[in-house]
Amino acid sequence: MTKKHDIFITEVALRDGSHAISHQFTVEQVLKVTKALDEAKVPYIEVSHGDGLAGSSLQYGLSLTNEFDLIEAAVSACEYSKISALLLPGIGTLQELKQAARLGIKMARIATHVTEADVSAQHISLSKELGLETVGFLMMSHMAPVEKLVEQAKLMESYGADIVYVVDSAGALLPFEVRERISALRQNLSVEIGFHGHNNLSLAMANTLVAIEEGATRIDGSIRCLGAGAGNTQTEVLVAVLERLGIQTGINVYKMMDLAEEVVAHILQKPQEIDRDSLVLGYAGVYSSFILHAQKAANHFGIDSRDILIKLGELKVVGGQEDMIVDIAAGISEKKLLSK
Ligand SMILES: CC[C@H](O)CC(=O)C(=O)O
Ligand SMILES: [Mn+2]
Repeated sequence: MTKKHDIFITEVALRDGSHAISHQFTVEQVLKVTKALDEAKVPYIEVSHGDGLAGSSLQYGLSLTNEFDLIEAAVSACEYSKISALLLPGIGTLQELKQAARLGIKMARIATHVTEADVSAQHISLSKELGLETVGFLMMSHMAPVEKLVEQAKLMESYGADIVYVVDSAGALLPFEVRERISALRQNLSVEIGFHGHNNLSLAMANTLVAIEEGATRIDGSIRCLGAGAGNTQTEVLVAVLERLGIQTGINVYKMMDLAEEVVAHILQKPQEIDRDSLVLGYAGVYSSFILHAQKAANHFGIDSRDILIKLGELKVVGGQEDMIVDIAAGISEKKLLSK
């Protein structure tokens, strides 16, 4: 493989990483990180609240800075990179998509639960009308059998998506499961396929490589693992690994290492590692963005956050049901009191 880009990487730290720092990004941070990513020639950089456009709310967590100010700053810092925004229909609306397009985003990623692609039709078609590169982003992909995933991906393709992503929101997929999913999408769709992993079971890199082997050409990463849970596939490591494999990303690995070490490491509230809570996310198949919500509820009720996460996994709670975290914590606490 010798052409300039074999794989197109989207850096998601300024969106997925928003979960890890309770949505506290500042304009200065976004400017600095985006400028450096642009200089490193990262093709796509995603900027929005962790839960996508209009995510700032009591339910999902209030942003420190209006995300449109962050998007505007990111667009202004780029000469090379394209800015992307995530939108979950029902949280974000057509209005926010139009506003982000006016500010200069070039790609929109429309995200739904893996069985709910039908709610993305309007948003995908508006995104195309606005001239944006448009991605269908099927979250919690471990929760659907392969045939269902294919059916849902085909719906997104039929609405006009240019790319469809398998999103391992919980970091729960095992390499063979990624292989069968990407391979099935490659066989049944004509559009490009992408993969977004989380490192809760320490499998993000392995899963990403399997996805690429099966023909995924769009890959997400977060620099220094600045993403929800244990973070995503670590971008600077991925770029180095792909270079060793002779797969071109067009990204300068030294510049990425410097940015990771000198800037992003200081944005993280604590170094990213697979601790007991992030491990349980992958083990129990729970949305990575639930981790801080569960820890907060555990502190409040004086219970083990792992018990909350395990219950969330058993109940198959999905994005948008964050209010259930407190209900579940209250139930566990009451049970504990009664058993004394
Ligand atoms: C809540 C949106 C979510 O963070 C999107 C994403 O990155 C994922 O599902 O992994
Ligand atoms: Mn994610």
